[in-house]
Amino acid sequence: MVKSRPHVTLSAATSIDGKIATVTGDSKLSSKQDSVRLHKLRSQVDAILVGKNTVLVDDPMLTVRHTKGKNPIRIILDSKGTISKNSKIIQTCNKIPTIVAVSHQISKSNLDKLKKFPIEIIMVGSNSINIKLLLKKLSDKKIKSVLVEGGGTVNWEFIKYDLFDELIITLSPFLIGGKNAVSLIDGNGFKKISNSPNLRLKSIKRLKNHLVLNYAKV
Ligand SMILES: NC(=O)C1=CN([C@@H]2O[C@H](COP(=O)(O)OP(=O)(O)OC[C@H]3O[C@@H](n4cnc5c(N)ncnc54)[C@H](O)[C@@H]3O)[C@@H](O)[C@H]2O)C=CC1
Ligand SMILES: Nc1nc(O)c(N)c(N[C@@H]2O[C@H](COP(=O)(O)O)[C@@H](O)[C@H]2O)n1
Repeated sequence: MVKSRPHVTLSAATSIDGKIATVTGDSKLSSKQDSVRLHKLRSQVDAILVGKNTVLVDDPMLTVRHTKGKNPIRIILDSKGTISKNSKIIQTCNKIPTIVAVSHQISKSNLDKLKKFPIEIIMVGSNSINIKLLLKKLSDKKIKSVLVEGGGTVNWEFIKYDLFDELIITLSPFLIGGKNAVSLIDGNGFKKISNSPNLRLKSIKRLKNHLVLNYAKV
């Protein structure tokens, strides 16, 4: 029987005050050592998933470069299909398998533009992307593990709908502040602590001044 969803790990580097980027979008929080750790983790999963804003702000590659290993499939949540053709993701989609998840909100012209690239388009959800349904479709494609690398809006969606199994946080030795800086989890947040998922601290790894915290959902 096909499992209804892949194993989902949320991963981020945060400042001590829980921010994943400054108000200007600077998110360079990892050390070289932590990047090697992250890339090892990337090489062990089937897919890596980020939101549209992360692509817009960071222009990431989402590949394995600081260690040897296979690149995971890249998945971008982009309801309206507005990802730039100049982004590194689109520029390299002929070499690295890439899925763009869109919703029925997408205009015909954006869909036609996306169809010109060698990517897979998955349409799920009427307004926003229906993550539960997306995970089911990924499972049907034999994708067994997904590493969610943010940003804060996407992280909240996975937590709100209880669609994750593990959380790996690199606590970086920085203080960012600013109420408009991006937090590990944005969105509306829970109203009560009792609504929060229960987490068990599985391990702590010290990488000089960075701490890698690995939590499992109880
Ligand atoms: N330090 C770290 O580990 C990381 C930091 N970042 C930072 O996070 C920031 C971006 O975070 P956010 O602005 O919160 O944007 P995001 O990257 O979470 O993207 C959110 C966007 O994704 C699209 N989307 C489509 N369907 C969605 C769904 N069902 N749920 C959620 N989003 C959906 C929407 O357009 C939404 O506005 C950047 O500044 C980036 O640098 C991003 C990844 C890792
Ligand atoms: N999920 C996560 N965990 C960490 O520990 C991180 N340092 C990051 N950084 C994010 O990775 C993206 C860059 O990827 P490439 O180096 O271009 O492949 C970028 O979105 C950073 O915010 N993420």
